[in-house]
Amino acid sequence: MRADDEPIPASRTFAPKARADGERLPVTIVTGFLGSGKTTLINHILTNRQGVRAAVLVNEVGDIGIDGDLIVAADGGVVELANGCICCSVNDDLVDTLVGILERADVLDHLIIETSGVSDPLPVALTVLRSEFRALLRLDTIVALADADQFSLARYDHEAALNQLRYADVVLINKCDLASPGQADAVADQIAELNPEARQIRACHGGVPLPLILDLKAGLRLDAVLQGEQPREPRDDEVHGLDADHPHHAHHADPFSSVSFESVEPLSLERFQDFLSSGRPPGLFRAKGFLHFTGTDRHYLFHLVGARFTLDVCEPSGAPTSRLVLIGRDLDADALRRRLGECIVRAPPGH
Ligand SMILES: Nc1nc2c(ncn2[C@@H]2O[C@H](COP(=O)(O)OP(=O)(O)OP(=O)(O)O)[C@@H](O)[C@H]2O)c(=O)[nH]1
Repeated sequence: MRADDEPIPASRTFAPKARADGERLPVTIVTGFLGSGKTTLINHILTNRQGVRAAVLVNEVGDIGIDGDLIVAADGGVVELANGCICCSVNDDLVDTLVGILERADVLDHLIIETSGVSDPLPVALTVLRSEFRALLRLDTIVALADADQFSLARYDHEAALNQLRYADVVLINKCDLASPGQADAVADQIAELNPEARQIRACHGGVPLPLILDLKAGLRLDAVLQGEQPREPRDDEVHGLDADHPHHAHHADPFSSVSFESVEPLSLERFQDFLSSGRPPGLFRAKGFLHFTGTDRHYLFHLVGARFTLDVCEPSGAPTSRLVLIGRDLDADALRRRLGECIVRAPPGH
């Protein structure tokens, strides 16, 4: 870990560009549990931003980037931070990425950071507040999403997931189209207990008026958390991560892991449906990716969140292949890959 007062290494020449208005670049952290609608909200922001040039930094679980292909064009570009857990890479990858973004801060109006669904936003916020960035970045707001349909404190029995709600300035209770008003009220009450100061907004598909989430100059919760401390390096107990395959994460004893699956050969839609109805391990909570089936040139975008899934035709991004990231508790990676491998329709030898 790099200590907070340790300067950016000399090997990395740091030449931030001043912004025309002389103001610091505002940063919005978008956090929330797996599948709660973070990417959907960011697409809503980018589509409705009215001339605001935003850069988006996305951190994802797993070693295949999917979100980069799901985020609509951002003027300021989309930067993906590979593999899972900003909190572990916070000291190097995130700092380096922020340095790169600041080098083009003169053409940016806003920076949006999407944490992964199991990352703690606190180490990310502390990194934005580091002394080297203090004159350049302004932590504006931490927005957390909660899925009104799937929210469950039992599922959130995960320190990082709880911290997403605890440190939020604004909580978006999303997917209200899938939940009854009573269900949404119950979610709202539980969140109010965790974080009585956060403003709550109910939404469908992240569709909120942007002035309610951008440029609030909030950062309120974090001030309370820091209680006057200087921004500092995150402690080990604030670091929670993901991905059993990832060596950083062994010490976190995190029950979540991710499994990636890729195939250039097409899948059988029927076998994939069988997998969904009877072959899916109980701990699997989230899956997303692109799928290609036999007998069609179409590409499909697949999302699974809890018990719900969607399979929609989408614009092809490159050659038709299947790539999927699956995330859950106590997943048996080999068994899951084998099960998905059985969905592949292999070309006969010689073809
Ligand atoms: N019905 C409904 N679906 C939604 C809503 N918001 C998002 N979704 C769907 O929920 C799924 C997950 O949404 P994402 O925006 O990818 O969620 P995310 O939080 O970025 O997911 P991860 O980054 O994987 O944790 C997608 O299929 C979305 O289309 C909503 O308000 N209503």
